[in-house]
Amino acid sequence: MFFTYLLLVTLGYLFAVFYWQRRRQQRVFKDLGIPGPEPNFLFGNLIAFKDKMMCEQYQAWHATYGETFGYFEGPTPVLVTSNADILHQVFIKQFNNFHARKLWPVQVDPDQSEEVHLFFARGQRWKRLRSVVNPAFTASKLRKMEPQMNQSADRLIEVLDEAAEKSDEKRVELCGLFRRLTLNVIVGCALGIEQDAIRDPNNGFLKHCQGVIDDTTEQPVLYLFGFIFPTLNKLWMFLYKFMHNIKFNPVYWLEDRMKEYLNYRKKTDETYDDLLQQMLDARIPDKSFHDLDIEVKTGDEPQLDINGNLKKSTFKSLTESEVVAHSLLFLLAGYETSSTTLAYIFYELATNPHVQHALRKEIMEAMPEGEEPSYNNIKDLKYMDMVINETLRKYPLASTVIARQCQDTCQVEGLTIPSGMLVQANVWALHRDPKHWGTDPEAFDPTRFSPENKAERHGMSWMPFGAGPRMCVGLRFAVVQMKITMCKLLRQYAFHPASDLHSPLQLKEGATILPKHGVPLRAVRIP
Ligand code: HEM
Repeated sequence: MFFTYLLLVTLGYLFAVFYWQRRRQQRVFKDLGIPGPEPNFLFGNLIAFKDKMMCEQYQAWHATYGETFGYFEGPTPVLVTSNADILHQVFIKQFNNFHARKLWPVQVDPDQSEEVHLFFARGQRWKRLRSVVNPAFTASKLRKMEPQMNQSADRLIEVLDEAAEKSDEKRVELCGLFRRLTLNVIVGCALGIEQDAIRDPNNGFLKHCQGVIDDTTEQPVLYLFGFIFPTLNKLWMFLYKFMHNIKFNPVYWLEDRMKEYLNYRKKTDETYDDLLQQMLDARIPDKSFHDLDIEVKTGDEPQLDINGNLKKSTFKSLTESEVVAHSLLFLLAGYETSSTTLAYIFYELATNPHVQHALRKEIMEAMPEGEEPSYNNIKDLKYMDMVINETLRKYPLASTVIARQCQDTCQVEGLTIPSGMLVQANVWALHRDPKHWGTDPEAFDPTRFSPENKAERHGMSWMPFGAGPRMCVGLRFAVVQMKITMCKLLRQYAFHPASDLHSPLQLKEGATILPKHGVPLRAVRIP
């Protein structure tokens, strides 16, 4: 009896300490005078996301609390804002104090793990990695990728023809087809691997990349625990790895293929000029990332060896594990984002025939019959730029990752942001703010991006690729690929809504925000 009593008192005491601490953590926004929903002591405000996508809930809170508000993921405070001046300070002006991304509750330590890549790295390590990757996306490199992009688009047309022939109304489902296209392009352009994911829906890379993306959308209980008790991150990570050793994990399949292929590339005499080669050239196999980061920190002035030759720059260097991690990153970052954007673009073109017509006219005039789209001639397709920009305004599909963590307590536009606090850009609200976009932000209107309209807007009113030094490194690659695909498809087909198209689109949240029921359209050959 005594021991039961003692146990109950101890448990009660521990619970009271936990509750008191939690409530103290959750007072931060009140103390700072920032409005927001009342948190539950255990979950914070996570329950609000049970039936709503994050972007929907953010818009609902925006309507109640205004452009800047705070909520809690368990004990973790997240400051959400669509105020363009605050965003400018956080993402650009004070970047040195906001260089880190938001971390997931179950993930490797970005400062300690060998496997960290550009997306999660921070501080010196991020600087070093970004300096290796940036040059892969210059104009001259993108020009070399054109043939691969054109070839893949030609293959897509063959598959589109076959699919359309099978149905009376010439129905094709574009989300799935574009995924096959963008995977083929990224595997070919970044890694130099010839695949036929476009013709073969069972292609290994395609299946396993999709497996990884689906895995992130399962939202297992482990993630919930991770949010509620973030300090136990090491335990959650251990359990995650343990569970994935029992259950097949598609990441391991992809990692194994990468390692096999890297070994082949290290031995072959063939010459390549792709992102992988750039990473292999930067590789310093016998050093750990700690060594490399220390060398970066202590200055990376050009150094001479004892023979007076320039030493390989340690600044632009990668470890062996980082090469593997980045090969995987590019597959995953480049594939779903671009394919889903293409699907949204074609949905808007099919439901806005006047826009489709104007765009086709621009393409036909810029590229006479038989001329292939190229880096040079797609540059002049200004209306196409406007269509892409307007699509990404309406559907900023990767907005949840546009967040930064404050390193040292600072002042931003009159707000005090304490060290460690997350600042999340509320991009769906920003892209619908009447202040920037007028009274009907749901309307699809590419002329919003005409030079005269654009000049009048705040520079931070549009940020589907993020902003500042950490914005999407694959932006130009994605735009070139999308433009080439659009030129090829629109020259040959007219697109109309299929009988089972849901319009307006219903959306769902996965790794990105995507059309819930796909984008089924009728693809009718232009005679
Ligand atoms: C339409 C297509 C795409 C969209 C909408 C998109 C969107 C984004 C966004 C919102 C971010 C976060 C930026 C920030 O935090 O400020 C990001 C980062 C990133 N994206 Fe993309 N992306 C696209 C295509 C690509 C492609 C094709 C690649 C690779 C070939 C890529 C590679 C990356 C990488 C590596 C990062 C991390 C950059 C860093 O932290 O330094 N993305 N992207």
